[in-house]
Amino acid sequence: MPDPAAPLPYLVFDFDSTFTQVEGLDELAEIALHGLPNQAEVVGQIRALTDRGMSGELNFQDSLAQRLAILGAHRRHLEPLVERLKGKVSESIRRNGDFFRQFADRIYVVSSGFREFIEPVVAEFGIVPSHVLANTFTFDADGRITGADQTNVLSRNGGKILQLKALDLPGPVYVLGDGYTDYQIREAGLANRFYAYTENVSRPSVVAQADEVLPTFDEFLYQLKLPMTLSYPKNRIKVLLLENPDARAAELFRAEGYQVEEVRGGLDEDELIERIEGVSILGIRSKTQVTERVLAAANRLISIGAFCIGTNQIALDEAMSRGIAVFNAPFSNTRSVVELTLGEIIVLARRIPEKNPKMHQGTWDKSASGAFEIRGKTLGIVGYGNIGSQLSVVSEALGLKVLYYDIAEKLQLGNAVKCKTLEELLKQSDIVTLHIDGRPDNKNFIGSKELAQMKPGALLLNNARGHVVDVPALAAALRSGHLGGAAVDVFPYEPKTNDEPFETELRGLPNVILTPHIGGSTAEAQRNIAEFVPERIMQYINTGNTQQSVNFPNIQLPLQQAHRLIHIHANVPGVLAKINNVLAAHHVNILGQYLKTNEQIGYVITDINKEYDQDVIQALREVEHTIKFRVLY
Ligand SMILES: NC(=O)c1ccc[n+]([C@@H]2O[C@H](COP(=O)([O-])OP(=O)(O)OC[C@H]3O[C@@H](n4cnc5c(N)ncnc54)[C@H](O)[C@@H]3O)[C@@H](O)[C@H]2O)c1
Ligand SMILES: O=C(O)CC[C@@H](O)C(=O)O
Repeated sequence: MPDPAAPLPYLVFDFDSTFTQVEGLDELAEIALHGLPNQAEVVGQIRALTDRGMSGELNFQDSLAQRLAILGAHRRHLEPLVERLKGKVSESIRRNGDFFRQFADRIYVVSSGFREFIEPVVAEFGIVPSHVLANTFTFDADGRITGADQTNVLSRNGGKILQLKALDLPGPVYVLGDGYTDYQIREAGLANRFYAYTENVSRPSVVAQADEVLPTFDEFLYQLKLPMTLSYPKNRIKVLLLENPDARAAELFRAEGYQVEEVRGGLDEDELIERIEGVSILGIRSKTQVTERVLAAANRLISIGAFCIGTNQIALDEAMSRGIAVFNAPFSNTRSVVELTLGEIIVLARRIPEKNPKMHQGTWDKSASGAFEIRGKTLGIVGYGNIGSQLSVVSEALGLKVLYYDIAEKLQLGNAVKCKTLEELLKQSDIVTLHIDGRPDNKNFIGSKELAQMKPGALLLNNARGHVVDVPALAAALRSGHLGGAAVDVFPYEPKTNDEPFETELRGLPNVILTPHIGGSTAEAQRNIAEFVPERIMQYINTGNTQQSVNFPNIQLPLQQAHRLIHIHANVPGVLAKINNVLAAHHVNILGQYLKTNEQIGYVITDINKEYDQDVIQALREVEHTIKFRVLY
């Protein structure tokens, strides 16, 4: 709150493209020319003139006169225009409407636009007509708009300067606007600061002159420590996206108002440590290792999004103990992996990896040697989770007999038969496919002993994680002819970018399909993932909802009732009682409280009523064993 001894400076707002997202005259032209064949052309001309005037390329008076001359508008178009503009108030101004109503006596709208449409729009924000300084239209006897009242100073070049001089405000003045004429007020010495307002349009020539750039009005309120609707300006939330997730992910984060930085490939540990400072949301895929060292350097990290299924590349427990919630996309690419696996089974059974290159070299090798139908064969699925169980259903439809092995008790689908041991599965299967997760214990899960237990001529597929198979042992089993073929999509070491060469003992072996970790790389899967993960993260940030987090206690919260306090603490006895003691001591009324814990942390959400003083927040931050605390307004 501003100190009463030093009241809020006078805030001079531009209207077009600042208070509203659009230019009033452009909208008026669209309405007036609606249905006419030349509408698009004339609106385009008006927009071009607006832009040239705003960037300082054309003097204001000429830009206005030329626009009005081609407008063709009538008094009856003003009412629909006002309705349209009311729906196009800038988002951050709309959400901080209470601020405008509270400080309306310190706020002026000074615009080269027209009073006829500005006054009714800003009135909803408590701004009275005497604080609106704008042009006025002239009309002919039939109500057609003929121009701007030339006696109004705002119709002239340098009009805003003349207007500010006439206003002679008795205190510091801050100007917020997107146009050159707004900056000129400061240049003329009539304002103490000029804020380039870029929420709707960003003009390089204007930004270059600004004391500060405001991507949203929240940023202004935050800088001046004024009351605001959000707890933190979204434009300050930095997102770092690695490994090229679908473009939709960046688009969604940007639409939320976050700053997004993208790095096409992966980063190694040291590179990531250098980049992670100040980042609030980190987006990765399977390659980037988010180690304890990385997390120690991550001073602002709130959440990590794994744009994939696997999360073994993230130090999940360390993230949890630092209050960083991790989300993944647990089934967005499941179907893609199933389809690839099925295709590979058929292709390996027909020894296509050998026949295809020969054909390209001009060799016609027509023979049935080593080729078999998959109908009636036994498929052993190791890991009967989302992928394994879906593969089970689709494989049975193709006539395969399915065996499965999983360390967890799983629902048996269709006619699939559960094996009690891995050995039981390996000994009976013509084809073995791995769909276990990448937990560290699964390193070399399939080694020479397990390979020896497989049937002679059997096929092995690994579309799970590289380290679960001992690759030299697999290469030996293929070379010796014990195995009839293999398909491998994942490797213990995978190149960071497409420019890095790829090495493996499996290169050049007969009947082996090698793919560059593309099991989930389909347009459908990548798009699904790029929508699913940002959605989870934004829900977490905006509401505290941790549903489907892979390392946080999962809470699905009801709609926020008032202020929401989000408290993450070490799971030791008595923390909830301490939180509630603080609230009771400050006479804060609890509207709802939700707690969930796991072995390491407690996650408690408390909805409280509107009235509380800032000391409560400080006292809650100081509760012993607090890991992270934030307030949602
Ligand atoms: N190639 C790709 O592009 C690609 C795409 C998606 C997923 N994946 C990987 O596929 C794997 C499976 O994905 P999912 O979505 O089905 O995972 P999931 O978590 O649903 O299923 C994994 C299953 O493996 C079981 N399991 C774990 N360790 C085991 C062991 N030692 N023995 C027997 N069972 C064990 C678990 O109990 C679980 O049922 C993961 O490793 C994932 O990272 C790869
Ligand atoms: O796209 C990736 O990097 C990983 C795909 C896959 O391994 C997953 O875990 O979902």
